[in-house]
Amino acid sequence: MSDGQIVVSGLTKQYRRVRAVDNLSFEVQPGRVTGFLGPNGAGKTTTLRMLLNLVKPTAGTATIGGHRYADLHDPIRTVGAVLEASSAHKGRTGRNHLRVVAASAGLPASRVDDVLELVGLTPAAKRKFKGYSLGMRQRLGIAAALLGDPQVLILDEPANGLDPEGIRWMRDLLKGLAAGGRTVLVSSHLLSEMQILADDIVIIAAGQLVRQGSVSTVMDSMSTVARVRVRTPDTEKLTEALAGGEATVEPGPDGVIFISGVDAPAVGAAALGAGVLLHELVTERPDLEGVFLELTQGKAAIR
Ligand SMILES: Nc1ncnc2c1ncn2[C@@H]1O[C@H](COP(=O)(O)OP(=O)(O)OP(=O)(O)O)[C@@H](O)[C@H]1O
Repeated sequence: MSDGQIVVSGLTKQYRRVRAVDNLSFEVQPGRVTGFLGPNGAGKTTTLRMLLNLVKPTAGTATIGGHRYADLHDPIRTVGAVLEASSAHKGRTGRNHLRVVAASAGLPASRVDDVLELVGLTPAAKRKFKGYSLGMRQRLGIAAALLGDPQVLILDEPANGLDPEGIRWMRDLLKGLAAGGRTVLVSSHLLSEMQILADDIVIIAAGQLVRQGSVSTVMDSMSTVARVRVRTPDTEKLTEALAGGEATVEPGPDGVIFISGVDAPAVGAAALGAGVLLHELVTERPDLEGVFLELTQGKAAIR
């Protein structure tokens, strides 16, 4: 098994009234950014906390490289986590904060300047934490998580409170870390952002798995909601050619027609068979936001 693979298996957390996580299983691969998505209260934070041994599961297991977090030989060098906007002693500079963290974790002080550079905080290293913006605090949190040069990075809602520039920076950093072979697991409810950032996605709702796979696989699994956009000078003939099958044809603006129930190759074949000229034949997929809403519909409102 790869060192950086995360395996969640039958994971369950029952609080007194709420089943926060319900028999959840999924895998996260190294070398990829995995988006962990769900509406508010879906159980994302609870899952990440169980993965990091901060919350005890009611049932099931969560392992990193085949080991539970509690059994890792060198957790600091294996997993870095940013669970909430970093807090630090207000009067301490960013650099001193990281020095303290490094020393208490038995890591060399030389790593401090490396990670400051990596997160772009070198110019602010000597400024006091109390003067840091939320974006700078996020960067400092990530810097602390990277001190041990871990194989696995886990971030809970890292884009929260970041401006567009900060979000772009975060995206580039995380993609770069994954490209270097690390496992990057990022929770979010910012679906549009995950569509750009993530290679794989795990979608949960009401503590249960809804979908997992590459972004494109999950989109493809929603082919029922994809539609084919067609432009042809002979709408009637094409509609006739498609009649009697699964296809539903609806008129769109400017002479376009939308066909659902069949895919683009089927429409193309029907057109060819009927001798219909096509000017446009495009598969239109809903964006991740639409897929997400459809997949989690109803479940978001459960709690
Ligand atoms: N310590 C706790 N005691 C009781 N219930 C809890 C506890 N922690 C979380 N919960 C409940 O478990 C459910 C899942 O919460 P969790 O924070 O894991 O969701 P989330 O997906 O991270 O949501 P958000 O995006 O809002 O943080 C919620 O209903 C929450 O109220």
